[in-house]
Amino acid sequence: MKTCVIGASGYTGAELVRLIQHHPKFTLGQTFVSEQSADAGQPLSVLYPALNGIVNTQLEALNDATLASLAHDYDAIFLATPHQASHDWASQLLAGSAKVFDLSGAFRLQDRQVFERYYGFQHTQPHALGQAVYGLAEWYQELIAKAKFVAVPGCYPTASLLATKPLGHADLLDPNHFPIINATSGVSGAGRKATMTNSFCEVSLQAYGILGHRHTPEISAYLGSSVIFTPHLGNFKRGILATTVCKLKYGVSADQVEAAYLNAYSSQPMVRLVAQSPRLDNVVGQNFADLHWQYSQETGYVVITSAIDNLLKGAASQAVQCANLAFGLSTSTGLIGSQHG
Ligand SMILES: NC(=O)C1=CN([C@@H]2O[C@H](COP(=O)(O)OP(=O)(O)OC[C@H]3O[C@@H](n4cnc5c(N)ncnc54)[C@H](OP(=O)(O)O)[C@@H]3O)[C@@H](O)[C@H]2O)C=CC1
Ligand SMILES: CC(=O)N[C@@H](CCC(=O)OP(=O)(O)O)C(=O)O
Repeated sequence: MKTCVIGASGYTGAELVRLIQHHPKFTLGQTFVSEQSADAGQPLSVLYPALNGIVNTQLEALNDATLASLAHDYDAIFLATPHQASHDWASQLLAGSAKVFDLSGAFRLQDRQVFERYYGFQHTQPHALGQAVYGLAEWYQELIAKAKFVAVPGCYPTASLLATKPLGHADLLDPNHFPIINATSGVSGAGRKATMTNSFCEVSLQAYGILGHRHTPEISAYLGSSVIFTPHLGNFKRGILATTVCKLKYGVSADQVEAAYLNAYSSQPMVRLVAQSPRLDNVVGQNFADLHWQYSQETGYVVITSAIDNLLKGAASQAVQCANLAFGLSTSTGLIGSQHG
């Protein structure tokens, strides 16, 4: 399958390029940045020297004429671009035979009013939105397999939904208690653009987006339950650790909790159910999600810890899982064994 990456100079785009380069069935075509990008014409390996000798693609400025042709020139198009760019371009990219995988948040929420409240701009692409399938790869495989357009989940929602959906699916959650999700992300979650908040001397462990982060409606929509989600910025580069507390229905047994997670993930190669609460070092640079839970039948509370690399399972490798599924391949094709660096 011939693929291209738009937004290839970004943190998630560069990871996508690396994964595609190693993929047995996907071939990398062009890599794009915005029309006015200062990086247009640069080899990607100049921005990411670790890719020297691995990837020899040159970044191209994307203009409207090129954009119109991509939908016909490629089998798969990955959008690793800001929400507004993805929002503006998806319809044109969907006009041909190509399948489109969008890593932004532009098409994850079906409620356009909620979208506008959290993303700060009007959603004017209802047709594309209607075609979008949510790319939580372990949960929506049948829909993804038939999809032409996949909205790849955000990093925090990936860690949060992988942790909670087994309990929701098994109807074990006490409806009178919102799941409480506290997650800490490395600074790469904010993207490659330098700002004061992600400047080395400014970053310190801190909660943010309290009671108002745009991932709250995304998590709630796909869990089917309201949640209290609080992100934290951690002073490290990569990785997300989410610690979730859920109150279960009265009388739920430990065996029922165990069965919920085994039923959900025992046949899912990219999710590892681990015996100890996961450390970020175990997943950074890896395409896996590590999950651990501990249940107190006495109190009815379960604590789930989930760990991912925000740029991989939280973005690029989940996008590749979705592309695998959409092209009839096994979800883990090209993803096990290809580590970062
Ligand atoms: N970082 C993370 O952990 C995750 C990020 N995401 C999402 O993935 C997307 C990319 O994120 P990330 O890689 O961190 O972002 P970066 O800021 O690191 O990269 C953004 C990329 O898009 C390009 N770009 C910016 N504006 C435009 C435009 N108008 N047209 C075309 N290209 C443009 C940038 O290059 P240039 O500006 O030079 O054109 C760059 O290549 C975002 O939507 C983000 O929300 C999803 C999951 C995880
Ligand atoms: C540390 C940090 O800033 N993280 C980003 C989440 C990045 C991400 O993955 O979310 P989207 O895919 O929805 O952009 C944030 O809190 O907005």
